[in-house]
Amino acid sequence: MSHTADDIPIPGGTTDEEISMTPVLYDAERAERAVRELLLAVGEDPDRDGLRETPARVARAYAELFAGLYQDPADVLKVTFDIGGHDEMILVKDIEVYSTCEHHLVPFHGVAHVGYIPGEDGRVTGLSKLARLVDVFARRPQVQERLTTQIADTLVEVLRPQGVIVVLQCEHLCMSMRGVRKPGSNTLTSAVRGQMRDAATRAEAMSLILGR
Ligand SMILES: Nc1nc2c(ncn2[C@@H]2O[C@H](COP(=O)(O)OP(=O)(O)OP(=O)(O)O)[C@@H](O)[C@H]2O)c(=O)[nH]1
Ligand SMILES: [Zn+2]
Repeated sequence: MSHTADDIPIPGGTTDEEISMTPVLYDAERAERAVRELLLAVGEDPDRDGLRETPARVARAYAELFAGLYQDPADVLKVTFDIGGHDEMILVKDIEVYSTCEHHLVPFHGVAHVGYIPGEDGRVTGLSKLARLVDVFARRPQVQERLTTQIADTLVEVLRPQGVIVVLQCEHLCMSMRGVRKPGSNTLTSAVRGQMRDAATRAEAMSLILGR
């Protein structure tokens, strides 16, 4: 069975606009061929019963895992509201993150905390859009540092806020299930911009983030 890019749905996408973000560059047939090759390379029989549909399944799975490559992060933040002069921190904590380590193509997962202080115009974005922004960058081959920076820099560019803080805490399966084999270790990364760099503001944000 062969799947074209057109029949691969974008997760969470239901509107015409979201569906139009179907990954035009994604070559599902090429991905299928590559997975079949990989199975042969490890000495498996890709034509045995359990594996026959696997290359097509994996090709579909990769389309989903890397859907962020075909999405414009700025689109996610297009909807803004004027909520009447709220110039204090807005923080969404514990956003679940699943991404793919670009070194080994295995998952890293954990949580993201995203906070910002609205700009002078007092406009804010929808809370869910912060989580959508995390997903756009997480659904790409990634390293955790770049994922953290990209989320922060997009917020700065699009919302023009007074400050931004992004903190990610993830376990990398490339460190757990292979290689150094240290399950349970967590990597923390942060990106802090604008007024959020101010020592007191940063301390307040970190205590909100780390306080359980
Ligand atoms: N900085 C950074 N490193 C990462 C990330 N994900 C994986 N790595 C690391 O990338 C490195 C790749 O190292 P290499 O020596 O080229 O690859 P390797 O022989 O598979 O390394 P080991 O994982 O130590 O077995 C490893 O140290 C990984 O832990 C990430 O998000 N950020
Ligand atoms: Zn890795």
